[in-house]
Amino acid sequence: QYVLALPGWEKTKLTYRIVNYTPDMKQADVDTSIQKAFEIWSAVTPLTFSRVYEETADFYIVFVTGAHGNCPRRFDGPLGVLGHAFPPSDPFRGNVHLDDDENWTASLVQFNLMLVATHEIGHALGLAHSGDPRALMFPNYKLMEPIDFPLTQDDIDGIQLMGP
Ligand SMILES: O=C1CC=C(NS(=O)(=O)c2ccc(-c3ccccc3)cc2)CC1=O
Ligand SMILES: [Ca+2]
Ligand SMILES: [Zn+2]
Repeated sequence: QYVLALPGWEKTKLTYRIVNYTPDMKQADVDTSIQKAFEIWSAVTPLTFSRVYEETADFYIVFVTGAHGNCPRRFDGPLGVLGHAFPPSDPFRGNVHLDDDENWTASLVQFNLMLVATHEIGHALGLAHSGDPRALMFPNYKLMEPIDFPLTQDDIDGIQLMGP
C-alpha cells in the first residue's frame, strides 16, 4: 500500500486518480471540479497534486452507491451522507468516495461537486471537522461564498498546523 506520510509532509508531490465518473455531469466538468478541489488545498500548503491514469496514486476519487467493494463504510441513498474519505492514518487512506445517489453539479445547484470534494479531500489530508459553522470543514453542507475559494482561516490554520 502506498505510504502517504502526510503529517509533517515529508512527501509533498502527491498524485490523484479519478477512478470513475458520475452520470450527472459532463466528464470534463468532473475533471475540472476535482482539479479545482485539489488546487484549493495546494494554494495554502506546500503540497502539489498531479493527476495520474491507471496507476497507483495517493488519492482515488470514486463515485459509488450503497455498500461498495470492501469499503468499511456504506452510503445511504439520496441525501444524508454525501461522501466519505479516509485519513492518512487509516488503511483506506487516500480513498475519497462520493455517493452517486446524489445529484452532482458544477453549479450552485446542490450538490456542488467541487465543494464536497474539497471537504472530503480535507479529510483525506488528515483534517477533522471544524466547529466553525463558516468553515469548509464544518460537518454540514452549505453553499460557500465565494465558491471558487471556500476555505476560511479556520480551515487554513487547520491544514497548516499539520505542516512541518
Ligand atoms: O466524514 C464525513 C461524515 C459525514 C459527512 N457528511 S456529508 O457527506 O453529508 C458532508 C457534509 C458537509 C460537506 C461540506 C461542508 C462544507 C462545505 C462543503 C461540503 C460535505 C459532505 C461528511 C464527512 O466527510
Ligand atoms: Ca447519501
Ligand atoms: Zn467508501
